[in-house]
Amino acid sequence: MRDYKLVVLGAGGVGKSCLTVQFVQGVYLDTYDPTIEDSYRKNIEIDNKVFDLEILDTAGIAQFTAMRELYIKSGMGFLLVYSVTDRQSLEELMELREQVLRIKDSDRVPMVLIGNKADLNNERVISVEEGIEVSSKWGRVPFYETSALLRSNVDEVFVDLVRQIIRNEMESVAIKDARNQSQQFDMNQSSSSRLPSSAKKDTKQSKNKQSSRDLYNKSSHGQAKTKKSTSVNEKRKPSHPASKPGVTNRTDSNSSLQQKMKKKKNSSCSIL
Ligand SMILES: Nc1nc2c(ncn2[C@@H]2O[C@H](COP(=O)(O)OP(=O)(O)OP(=O)(O)O)[C@@H](O)[C@H]2O)c(=O)[nH]1
Repeated sequence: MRDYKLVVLGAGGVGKSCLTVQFVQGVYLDTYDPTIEDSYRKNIEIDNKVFDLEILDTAGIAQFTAMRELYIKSGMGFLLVYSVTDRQSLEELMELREQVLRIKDSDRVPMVLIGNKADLNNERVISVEEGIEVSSKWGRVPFYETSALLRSNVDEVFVDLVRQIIRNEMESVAIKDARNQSQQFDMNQSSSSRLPSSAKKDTKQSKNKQSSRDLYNKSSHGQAKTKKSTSVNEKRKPSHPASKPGVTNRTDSNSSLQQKMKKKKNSSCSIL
């Protein structure tokens, strides 16, 4: 079972702790106690597999945000929470998202955009449509309106985030495999393309051997061999008759033989 580190981010008082505690313990916190940093653990089952979640509920108010960079680094997925009753909280999320992408050095970080306190319809200043618009501006980041009070969409946001992390992991494994395969292919290609060059090497080596043999032959104690090899060469040369005077003679004798044969043939014809 693997640990999945989730981080809950957002401005102060938007309901991060309430959402987290509602998800982990199934209770609603009525009183507001600003968070410095709280960590929770919960096992969940998704598609018949159990995942061990470590959820970091972070500080929203500025004086407690010094550790933010550290937990963004260690986080695998992010819940970005604003309150539908607080416009400023949505604006703060823009910066937070930028910070996550910058620290993670990726634009494919698992995250969910959450408009909390959806039960407070009378106090709402951010519409559902506006939330959808932000999510599409962010590259269609999944968007939910939640209510920690009513426990609506609470499990859904966490499950969505875990699914994104799983998907990302599978994709990066697939990319790694593809990269390994292409590297393997390149290695095979280069080793097979090395074959002809090794063949060339062999040719070179045999040439070298030949030239060293020549050198040896040219030396004083190699005289006899030089002669021998020349005679071998001569024997091999009949395919280039013009280069050997002796062979030319042989051709001549051949042609006279042919003439004799022709004569014979002609005579036999005449008999017939
Ligand atoms: N009506 C309503 N009130 C909520 C909801 N969620 C949280 N609250 C209230 O909002 C206040 C702040 O909630 P917290 O969960 O402490 O907010 P927070 O984002 O963790 O705040 P910081 O710890 O300062 O970052 C509390 O009084 C909650 O009762 C909700 O869904 N609906």
